[in-house]
Amino acid sequence: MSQGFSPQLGMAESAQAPKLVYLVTGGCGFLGEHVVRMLLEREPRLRELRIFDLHLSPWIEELKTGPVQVTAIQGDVTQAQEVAAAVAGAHVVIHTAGLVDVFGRASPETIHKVNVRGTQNVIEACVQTGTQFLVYTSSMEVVGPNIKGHPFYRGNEDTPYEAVHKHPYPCSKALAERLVLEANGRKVRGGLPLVTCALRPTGIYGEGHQIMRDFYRQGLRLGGRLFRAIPASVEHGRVYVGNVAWMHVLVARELEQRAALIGGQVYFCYDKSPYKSYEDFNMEFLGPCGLRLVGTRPLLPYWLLVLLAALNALLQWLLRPLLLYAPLLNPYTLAVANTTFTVSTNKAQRHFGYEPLFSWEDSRTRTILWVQAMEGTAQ
Ligand SMILES: NC(=O)c1ccc[n+]([C@@H]2O[C@H](COP(=O)([O-])OP(=O)(O)OC[C@H]3O[C@@H](n4cnc5c(N)ncnc54)[C@H](O)[C@@H]3O)[C@@H](O)[C@H]2O)c1
Ligand SMILES: CC(C)[C@@H](O)CC[C@@H](C)[C@H]1CC[C@H]2[C@@H]3[C@H](O)C=C4C[C@@H](O)CC[C@]4(C)[C@H]3CC[C@]12C
Repeated sequence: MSQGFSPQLGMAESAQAPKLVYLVTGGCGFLGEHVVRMLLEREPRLRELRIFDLHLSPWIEELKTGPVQVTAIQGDVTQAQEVAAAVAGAHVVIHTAGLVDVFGRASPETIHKVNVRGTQNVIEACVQTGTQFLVYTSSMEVVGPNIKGHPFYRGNEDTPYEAVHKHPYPCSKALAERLVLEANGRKVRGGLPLVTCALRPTGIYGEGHQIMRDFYRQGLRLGGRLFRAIPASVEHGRVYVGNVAWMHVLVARELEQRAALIGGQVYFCYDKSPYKSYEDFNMEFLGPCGLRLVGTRPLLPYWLLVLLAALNALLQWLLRPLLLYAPLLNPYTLAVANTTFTVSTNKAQRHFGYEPLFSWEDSRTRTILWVQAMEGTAQ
């Protein structure tokens, strides 16, 4: 991807000497890496890019050969001093770091500590050090699906919906998002107002998606087959990681010029990815890579799936002292997968001119190529 004139920046801004410092927390994650690379390609005002993560990736080194100063910072968002040191001097913070766990790998306390306390630390660091612009990566799960299994059918940011959560992950994302939005307008060091917003991606897919990798490997283990568990009629919103990254870059740029409009707002992340069931959508990529989804309708009755999911949860609890057993199927993932949740909105387009950067065809091709490249590494 080459440095180019950004359609959203005028010639004047693009010609300006690069002067901005951005910080991306979680910059080595699935989404974070795409945000980092998108910033380097499409933010011409960038002077320094700070990549803050608990686990730094080796690919960062290859980014240090360009005109932008790339600073890798190994740190923990739960440690306020580490966050403050990383934020100090940054003009914009894009906070993607989080514990994305719906499989019972981490304790509820740890999920809360990272996702909520970590976000609090980022907010306070902005206030204490004078950073004015904060973009938070929230999630569709702040809204739903709720524990009652109510469908959210092609809803938008204003669609009434009873957001009721019990699982630690959506609870933590909802609380963190609320903290970010409530912080909008607080005075930062120097007296200027903090401008915040939250982006709510639906299920993100694309190069680097671990769960897609898990499904692919599961299919290989089962002789090239996956077995349908969810009715094809259950739509699940999905969005390409490159478009999510682009929305982060664009809103971060527009926050300053349109603070009154964007500050304190939430935006679903969306593109032209088709509305399909989670499993059928995955087959858009896994099918061309040789896998087959067996069954035009679920092969097992729902009550049996509920039983198997409960059994997995019991096994996880029993085995925890000995090993981590964290299968894809558990009561939470089954409930989420089995509840329609899709968005249809243009709020990001109306507020800051967002248009998907990658078409569905391009998103699909890029993802297929990534899965195919994985073949050489699949166990
Ligand atoms: N993947 C999705 O489908 C999806 C959908 C909606 C929202 N999100 C949100 O997007 C963000 C990124 O998700 P992802 O899918 O890229 O997950 P990921 O696990 O790939 O990336 C998260 C990154 O945060 C880092 N991190 C975790 N704990 C940290 C800590 N204590 N201190 C510093 N860094 C820490 C991890 O090392 C990792 O690099 C998360 O906030 C998640 O809630 C993800
Ligand atoms: C075993 C079957 C029932 C299989 O169909 C289960 C699929 C299940 C693992 C996924 C179905 C929906 C996914 C979630 C959704 O895409 C949105 C999410 C929000 C994001 O912030 C984090 C990831 C996730 C919770 C995502 C996780 C996997 C699913 C539950």
